[in-house]
Amino acid sequence: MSELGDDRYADGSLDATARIVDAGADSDDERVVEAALRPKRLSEFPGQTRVRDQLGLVLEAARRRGSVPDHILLSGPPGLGKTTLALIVAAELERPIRITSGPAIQHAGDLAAVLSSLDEGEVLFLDEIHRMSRAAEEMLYLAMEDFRVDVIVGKGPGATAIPLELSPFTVVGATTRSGLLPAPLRDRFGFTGHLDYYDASDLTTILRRSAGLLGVHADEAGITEIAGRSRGTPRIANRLLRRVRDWAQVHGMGSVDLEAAHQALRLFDVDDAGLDRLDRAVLDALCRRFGGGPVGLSTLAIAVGEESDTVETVAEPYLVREGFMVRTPRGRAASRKAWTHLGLSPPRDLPTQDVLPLSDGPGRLGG
Ligand SMILES: Nc1ncnc2c1ncn2[C@@H]1O[C@H](COP(=O)(O)OP(=O)(O)OP(=O)(O)O)[C@@H](O)[C@H]1O
Repeated sequence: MSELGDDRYADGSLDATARIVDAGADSDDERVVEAALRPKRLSEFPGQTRVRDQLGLVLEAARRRGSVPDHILLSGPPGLGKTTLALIVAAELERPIRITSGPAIQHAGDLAAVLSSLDEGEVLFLDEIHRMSRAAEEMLYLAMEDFRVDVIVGKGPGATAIPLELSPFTVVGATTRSGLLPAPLRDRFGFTGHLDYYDASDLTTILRRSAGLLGVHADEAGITEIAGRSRGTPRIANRLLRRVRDWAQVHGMGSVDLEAAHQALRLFDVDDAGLDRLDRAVLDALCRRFGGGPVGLSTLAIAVGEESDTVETVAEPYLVREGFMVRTPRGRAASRKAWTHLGLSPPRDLPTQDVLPLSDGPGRLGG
């Protein structure tokens, strides 16, 4: 995640791309490698076909009109490509991008400073936009709609609002919790794209490309194994690829193959269903400590020693989607599949069919 001041310019230049890729191949720094592996253009971006096509249309139409495109909101679980798409938006528009995040904007003045320094057509990427302060959010509505902010000078009865005109710009907001965005802010986005987990075939495409960029030899069986255990998430797929590469270089023949994938994934606690330690801890607590639930989110989070937010945004969406966990009005419950996966016998009264997905996103249910 980038903080205020970490500005990058997406000029699409091939030289810049090549340099980043070289750096990534030799580096172990997660951020450097992530940057190296990001696709730079929509045409290179595998998966998320619907969002990609819709976004492509919005950008192309704006380009033909010679105008600034509508503001864009990207939502979805971590590691699915929201930041990557924001950088691609700027690259496709051939405009610079300014990167900041909700937590970095705690005062309206922080936002005013960023907005007033944007050039015409610039892309402003606001990561974790749901974590902005209320005052900054209110300033953002006005800025997005009218390209204007009111700067308040002075305090108390003598305070005056001085309107400041802004150059037209495009906000790309990213959030893992779209349900937490206030409606007036959500409504200011002309296009909203929801990113979903990737299927195995898209992940194999991503992994093949990443192996090429990292200069690692990887066979189909190795790639397929990693793809199937990556929780539908490119960030995890790329990370596992690097760990399997490590195993292959230390214990194997240097090539990412099935044996290397099996051994490395076992070492790093990734099970056959792709669940990691946190996923299994959540299911384990649900089944063993709470008899299958339902149990409130905060109680569950305490039981696994994690923040509620981490359980809700990182573990839960995938567990729900894969049918290991269900969300009920009274909290989270383990499904029959979860009991079986942990090698436990489900309680006799557990319904054979797990119904329930009651909410349309994280944050709606109590807990
Ligand atoms: N469609 C894709 N093709 C290839 N690589 C991808 C794709 N989507 C994501 N990645 C890779 O996964 C990593 C994480 O992507 P990114 O930072 O864009 O995710 P994010 O949704 O912004 O995550 P967060 O919510 O944590 O900020 C990056 O290295 C990126 O290259």
